[in-house]
Amino acid sequence: MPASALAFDAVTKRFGDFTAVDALSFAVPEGSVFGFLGGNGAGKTTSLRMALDILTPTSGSIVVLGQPPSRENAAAIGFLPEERGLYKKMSVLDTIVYFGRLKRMEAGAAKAAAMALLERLELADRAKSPIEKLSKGMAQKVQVATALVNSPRLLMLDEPFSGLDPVNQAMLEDLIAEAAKGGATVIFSTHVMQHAERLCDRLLLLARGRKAFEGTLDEARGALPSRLVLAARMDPAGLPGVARARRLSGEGEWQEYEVELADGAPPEALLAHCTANGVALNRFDVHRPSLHEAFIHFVGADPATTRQETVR
Ligand SMILES: Nc1ncnc2c1ncn2[C@@H]1O[C@H](COP(=O)(O)OP(=O)(O)OP(=O)(O)O)[C@@H](O)[C@H]1O
Repeated sequence: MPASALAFDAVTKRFGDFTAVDALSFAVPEGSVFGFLGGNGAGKTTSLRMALDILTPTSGSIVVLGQPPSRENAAAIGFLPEERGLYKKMSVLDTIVYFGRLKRMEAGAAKAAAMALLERLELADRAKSPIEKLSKGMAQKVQVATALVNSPRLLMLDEPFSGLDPVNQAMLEDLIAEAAKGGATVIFSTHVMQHAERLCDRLLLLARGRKAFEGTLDEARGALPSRLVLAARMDPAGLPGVARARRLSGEGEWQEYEVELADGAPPEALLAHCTANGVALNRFDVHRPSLHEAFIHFVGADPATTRQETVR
């Protein structure tokens, strides 16, 4: 097991009577890309703020890069806050260099890193523009650059994709993947499952401050049975591994069935059985559950419903 870049142990955060984060425990392995997923108000931002020592937990403990949250390891951390804010009059380049200097970089190194990032983000021609002359998406990219400038060991990005068009979202996905390849641990929050699906090694699903799931993408999707549609000449209900089969359509020789497999029965085993035993098929489509479907399974489509009510 690699060391954890971030670990929560039974962390609770209350604001008055309201519990925003409730006995939350999870660990982010060093060098991984970790998705922090949850609907609005799930507690993502509150959790990240506690990890950064902006908020103090009501109870429980947090370890960040081997120590309790404090400003001392700020130089090793890059942070993109949810509410974006940069000095409007400062130039793009000066802004990024300023953040690099805050992270104790030498002026020359900060400038070189800032220019390289601006090239990478296709903003080099805006280096001298004041922030106020940028579009919202461009300003967001500059803010991403402020989080990356010091090549942090730990990158925490709160909703990094919001406000970016699809091209820039893809660019940011590439940047995150590159940072991870270079050895950084990346934690990002989102409620868009597709980003997590493409990027994450592990993920945490939060629902109203509580952990609904922690694990790999495959584990999340594996919690739901695969949906299988096949066309056969015979009812597949009696075949090994088939829990239920429902006829969908078909006339004449070939009938289409939706097949529910028994828990843990892989679709490949059914296909191999049919091939070996001369069961003719002219369609065999496996639909693996998406992370979105897994999210609904764990969290419930309606945030007001409880987990018990929605888990099948
Ligand atoms: N300073 C505060 N005082 C009172 N309640 C707060 C405070 N900060 C957050 N909350 C509440 O805690 C809950 C969790 O908020 P948080 O911002 O962590 O959610 P989130 O998962 O980041 O949501 P979103 O996706 O909408 O940004 C919300 O109900 C919010 O209203």
